[in-house]
Amino acid sequence: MRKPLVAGNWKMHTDSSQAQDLASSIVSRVSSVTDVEVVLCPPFVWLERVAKLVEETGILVGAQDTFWEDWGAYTGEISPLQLSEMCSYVIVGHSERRHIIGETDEIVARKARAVARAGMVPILAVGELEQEYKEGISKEIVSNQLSAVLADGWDHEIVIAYEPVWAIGTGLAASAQYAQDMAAFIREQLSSYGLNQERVRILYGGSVNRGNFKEFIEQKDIDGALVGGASLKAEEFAELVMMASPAMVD
Ligand SMILES: O=C[C@H](O)COP(=O)(O)O
Repeated sequence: MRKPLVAGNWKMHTDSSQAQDLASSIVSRVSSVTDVEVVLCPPFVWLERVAKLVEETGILVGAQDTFWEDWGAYTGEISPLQLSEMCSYVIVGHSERRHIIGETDEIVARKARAVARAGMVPILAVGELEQEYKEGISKEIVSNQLSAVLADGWDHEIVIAYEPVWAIGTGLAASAQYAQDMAAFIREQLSSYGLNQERVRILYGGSVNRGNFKEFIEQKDIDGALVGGASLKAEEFAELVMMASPAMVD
């Protein structure tokens, strides 16, 4: 059985004391939940602080991005090897990086490989824009995004976060049925690249909150969530973790 995973992407939110308070409050609420993997992804500058706070709690830390080279003259960039001292996961290919910063599929693929090489697990974010959704080409878009990373062969752990861009931060989540259809499609694609698709966790992301998460986590191919806005509220984030816990649902 795949262990559910709930990851909080804090994006470019929190000052130092907010980050400290948020992480402490999450620790006190969820560290007793052992059947869900909980990953906090704060901004780079608070990674070390948050990593210390969650030490020995079972909660893990992830970065929101990385550079693809290990070392060198790359002003302003952060190496996957530096991150690996405190992170277990790194998000790559988030739509805000693809569409605001202009990251291409090739860049995302390099980053995913660099994360795996450094011994961490990439959370590969994929998903279509609103226009692409309206044109009915979501599967084609997601298939291309997956192919860029997986087509040359992949033999590391990976987590896929399916995030329709039109659902991110809009309060308009996809329907659970649509997210399930896309997750099932992603699983088929994984299998076509020779991955043991039964073992890869697929998360849904896009306006997840305490009111809609239950429906998503009940879907056969959805193993958790990549949460933005709701991950900044300790109480709500903790509720999402509880909802993902098989022990608490039974
Ligand atoms: O990484 C998280 C996603 O972009 C979802 O963000 P959101 O929950 O604020 O819609």
